[in-house]
Amino acid sequence: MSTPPVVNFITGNANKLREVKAILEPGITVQSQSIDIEEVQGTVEEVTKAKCRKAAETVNGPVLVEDTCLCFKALNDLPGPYIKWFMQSIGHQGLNNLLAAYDDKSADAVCTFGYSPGPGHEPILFQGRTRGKIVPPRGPGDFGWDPIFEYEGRTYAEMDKAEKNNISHRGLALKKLQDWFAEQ
Ligand SMILES: O=c1nc[nH]c2c1ncn2[C@H]1C[C@H](O)[C@@H](COP(=O)(O)OP(=O)(O)OP(=O)(O)O)O1
Ligand SMILES: [Mg+2]
Repeated sequence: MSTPPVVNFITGNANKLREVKAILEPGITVQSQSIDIEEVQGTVEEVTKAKCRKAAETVNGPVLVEDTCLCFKALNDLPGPYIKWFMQSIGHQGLNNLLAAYDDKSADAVCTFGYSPGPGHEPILFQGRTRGKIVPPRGPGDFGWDPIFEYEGRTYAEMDKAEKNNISHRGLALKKLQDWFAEQ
């Protein structure tokens, strides 16, 4: 590889940006623009590809975007890509209540990055998935649904940042992205 890679991560979420920087730097330099990209409905792949195409057109250059889903197994993978709106409207307690009627509390956290070299290019996807379960909130509440997602006995919120990044949906997706960049 001739020059060290730089990505322009388009996100409105400061917590995502912090994790992406912690995982990728210094090997890959992370620049960022906070632009609110319209999100379509559909599968996570469709949502991420549309977001990526739109971001590449908006900045007229290479971009990295990411979409995060929380998929409740008892609910046939809902809320999925709509987790942001569910979090905002019903919160941790409401998300727990959704599963009250079911024994199965398991959920997949799914992170899908889309990279585009620029407008007109088909986005390349990198996905990571972590299986956990939905529990009443434990730990600091500074990032989304971290306090209600339990992995091997602890919630994401109860882990330190490096530990979370090592096993998280986001960390696993970024390992694939790092491998891909290393081959370019
Ligand atoms: O590791 C995580 N731990 C806890 N919560 C998380 C995590 N990752 C995303 N989240 C939340 C943020 C948002 O409520 C929803 C995903 O929605 P999503 O559209 O992907 O994120 P967003 O709109 O905040 O940022 P962006 O500008 O990159 O689309 O789940
Ligand atoms: Mg979003």
